[in-house]
Amino acid sequence: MAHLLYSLVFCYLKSNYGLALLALGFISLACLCIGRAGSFVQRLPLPDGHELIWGHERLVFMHEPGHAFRTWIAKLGPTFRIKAAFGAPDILVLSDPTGIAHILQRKIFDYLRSFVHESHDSLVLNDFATFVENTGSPSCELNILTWTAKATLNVVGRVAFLHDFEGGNSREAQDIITARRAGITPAARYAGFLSLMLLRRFPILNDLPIQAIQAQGTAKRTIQAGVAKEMIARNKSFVNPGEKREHRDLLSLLLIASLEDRLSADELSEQISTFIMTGHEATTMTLGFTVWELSRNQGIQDRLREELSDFTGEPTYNDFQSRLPYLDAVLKETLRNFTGEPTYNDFQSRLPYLDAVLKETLRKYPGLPYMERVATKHDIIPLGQPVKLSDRSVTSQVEVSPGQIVLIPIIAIQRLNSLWKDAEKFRPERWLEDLPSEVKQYPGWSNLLVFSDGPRSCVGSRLAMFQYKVILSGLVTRFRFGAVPGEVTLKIASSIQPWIKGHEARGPQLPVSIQLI
Ligand code: HEM
Repeated sequence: MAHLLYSLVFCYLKSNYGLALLALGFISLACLCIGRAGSFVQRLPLPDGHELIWGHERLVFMHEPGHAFRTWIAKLGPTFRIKAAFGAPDILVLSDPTGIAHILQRKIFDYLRSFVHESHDSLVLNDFATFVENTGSPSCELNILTWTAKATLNVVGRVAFLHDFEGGNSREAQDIITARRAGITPAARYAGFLSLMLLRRFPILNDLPIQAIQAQGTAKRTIQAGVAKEMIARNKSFVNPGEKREHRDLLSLLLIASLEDRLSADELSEQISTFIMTGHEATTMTLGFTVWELSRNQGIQDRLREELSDFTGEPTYNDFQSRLPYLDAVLKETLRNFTGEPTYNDFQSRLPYLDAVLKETLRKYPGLPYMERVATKHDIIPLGQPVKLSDRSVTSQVEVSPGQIVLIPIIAIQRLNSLWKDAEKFRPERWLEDLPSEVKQYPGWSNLLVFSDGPRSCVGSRLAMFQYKVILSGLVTRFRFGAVPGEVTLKIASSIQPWIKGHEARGPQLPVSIQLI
């Protein structure tokens, strides 16, 4: 029966999106009536203000990322439920550190880890300097994201795939960046939200030719049809499964896995596009947000520049490595045994303020603002802070059934005033002080959830932090950044994206003024 209904909806979708929506709304209403009464999660506190079709999800979408969750956490505590769109079962929202640690650290690790390889980005820095010089004026304005995208793509190409994206200027690099930008704008619009809600409720819609849905995959398809094919063809003959130890880059490891039939051709292509996309997207945004914050906080920018100039003078990537022997040793240790646990706190001992700027950016602008997990079996999630149920009893655990969606509102947790005191302020100094004890209860690298935690945490976090530090050091010692008028609003299009109010059509923007030092 449900199948028949979906087929009908498909016909509508092909011809009329509005009618199809109505039909899906109808099905959802039917689902709403059937509901999931009686589950434990239904006894958790529920914020006011949900709508019949949208539940609370439209409210979440309409405000700045994290805003709705922060309001609800302040009112109901860290554990509650919200109504999902289209009559899907209620979503468990979990900001409780004990519960989060339970969820993120239970799964068995089964992801192929990558090796980091040598990288050079002086090419990109020089390219940037030439760009600024060529403007012919002492200072110019630029959307810094256009440049950080090129820089990070260049690093990921060289580090993971032995591929030269020519400082992000090659045709294929430009194709990837353009495709990604083309995918972001529709995803952040209302139609994008609508598509996401429909997809979550009716995953079968994934293959339909709806622009806001398909736009998400444009960059992936661009990579798979272009550079991924090229990389595979060019490198396949160089790898030899018998000499695994000689091959330390990710591409060779993937190719060996494919030659040994541990990875299908499709999986190989998926892995390459996933690593290229995830490997440059979040770091692009993190670096962009840092530069933007520095442009508005000259004191912080000066302090950082001072720390770096005491240390490096005029650094290139290679200088950076040779002048930081300990940092270099940590990197080499990482190369030698990637599955070991090189401590990134080691970075702190040498450049503590740079480290603090990185952490403060990741706290305020987590690339992935919300993280979702779906329970695959019945489970009991322990809580640090008890929650009051609808029958007024108090509990320190939440029972979940298979299929239950659990949402961890990372950006809300990392911007909660009750945790951080002055959460909206960009203040790297907080990382040089003792963190509040409530913050220390959270799992994750430096008590942040920005890279997730546990076995499925970000496999690229070490590379991300290393390339961030290298690139930012180069930028801050060679350029001065200044503020440009314009109000930035944040939206979510799979990752967190900045828009300038009134200039949304230009896509994600973080404009700053730049001066050569
Ligand atoms: C600042 C930069 C970065 C941030 C904030 C970030 C954040 C994250 C987060 C939160 C996850 C977990 C997602 C989830 O479970 O739903 C993740 C997973 C992942 N990240 Fe990153 N990431 C960054 C950079 C990178 C880089 C540079 C690479 C690769 C070169 C990378 C590759 C991956 C991969 C492959 C996964 C999936 C891991 C798995 O499912 O086991 N990331 N990242």
